[in-house]
Amino acid sequence: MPGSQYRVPSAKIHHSQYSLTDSSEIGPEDEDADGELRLTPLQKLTTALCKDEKTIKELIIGRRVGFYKVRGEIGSGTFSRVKMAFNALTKDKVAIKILDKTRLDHQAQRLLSREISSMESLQHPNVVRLYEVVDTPSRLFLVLEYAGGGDLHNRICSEGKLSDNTCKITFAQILSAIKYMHNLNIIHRDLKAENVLFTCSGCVKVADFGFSTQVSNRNDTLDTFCGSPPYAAPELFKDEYYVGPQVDVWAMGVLLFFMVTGSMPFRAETMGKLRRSIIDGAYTVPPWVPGPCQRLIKGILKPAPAERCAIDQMLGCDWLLPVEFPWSLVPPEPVSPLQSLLDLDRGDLEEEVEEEVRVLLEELGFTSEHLRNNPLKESRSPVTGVYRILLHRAQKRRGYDTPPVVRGMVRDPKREGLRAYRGLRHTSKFCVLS
Ligand SMILES: Nc1ncnc2c1ncn2[C@@H]1O[C@H](COP(=O)(O)OP(=O)(O)OP(=O)(O)O)[C@@H](O)[C@H]1O
Repeated sequence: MPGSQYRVPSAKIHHSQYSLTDSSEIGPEDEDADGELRLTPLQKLTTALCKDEKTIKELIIGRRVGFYKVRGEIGSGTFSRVKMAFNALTKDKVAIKILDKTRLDHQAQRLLSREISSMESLQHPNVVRLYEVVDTPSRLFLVLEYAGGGDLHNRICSEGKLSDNTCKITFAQILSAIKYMHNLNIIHRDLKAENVLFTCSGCVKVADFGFSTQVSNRNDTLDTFCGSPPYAAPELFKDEYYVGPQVDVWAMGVLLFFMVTGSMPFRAETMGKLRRSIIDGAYTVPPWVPGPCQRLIKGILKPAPAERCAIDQMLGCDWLLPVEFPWSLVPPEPVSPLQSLLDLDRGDLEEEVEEEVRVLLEELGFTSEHLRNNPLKESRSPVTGVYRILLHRAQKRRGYDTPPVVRGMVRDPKREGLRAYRGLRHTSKFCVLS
């Protein structure tokens, strides 16, 4: 049986920190020729975390967080710092968003718990995955999928507007992510180029669910201003209530304009003027923008929310016709970990993925008892972290994160930097309307 060499001996003191205890007894087969215990990678790690001085010191100074070895800083936000890290068992690269709990007021805590619960329910190739949450008395660590290709804002600022084909491919992936979220009644509320990340292989990852919310019905009204003013829909400035999906749709129109032209549709020196131009819908699409794309922008940036294009209309528009969507456009149902481990009826591909993950978990030293004791839907568990990382790795190997292609695509070699926007990142706001 694969992984049988990693049978877990009783190692309660080693594992207690992460509830990875096991009731099996140490047998002679757990010892090697010179009488030393043969430890699984999991046992070695948990032992080091409890007993090894160097490892404990790394934990204290923040060079390690749970099962992760922390490396350099990637960036920082209003309440957070983001660092690159590796899972010590799987060696996969992740991004860790670090939040100082002492700096979070009541509202920030509420937003954070929404960010976690939104991300927990999303499993889509174009949405940054949440692998694990590590909670300590002073800090909260969100272990996220690493998107090493930078963000859309920086890309446009340094390389200029995107070519028509790159726009199509990028926008199609954002649309796919938003359609999926809206189907689950999750509204992002802070879509902007800064929150569209890329992996090193060019796959789009929508990030930052700090302002997201889940509604019980798609037409439910909301009353909190969320997001960045240049991306905010007119109703956010003038009405007391708004309908969530239409606000995300508007922000996508602003994003599309920015990608295609390299400039923002609504710009002004003061907030008052910006508000006025958004309410009036005062923008001009440059005449050189291809007709089908112009029509799409105009269909989205309609001041009256009810007149705006719906996501399905956007997906079916002329401009996106040559895009060959990957199967990820309609991704399979999120894999339910418990289902997967309890051998319930699954499709062939998913069964294959799950079997691969199960074998890898076993090789690392996770027993079926560990898995039974750790509900894998619970993000605050290192077992979940390892499980989700391995699951994602297996899905990626099967092309799950492959970006779409445009039929007959020709690369655009001419790119121009946009100094005007460099360093002018859009900050997001949160306040009750009226
Ligand atoms: N999963 C990730 N992979 C790679 N880089 C990331 C990831 N998540 C965030 N980053 C980068 O880390 C930086 C900080 O991100 P974070 O989400 O903490 O704040 P922000 O969204 O930029 O700011 P704010 O929270 O103020 O809106 C950003 O530059 C972002 O591109």
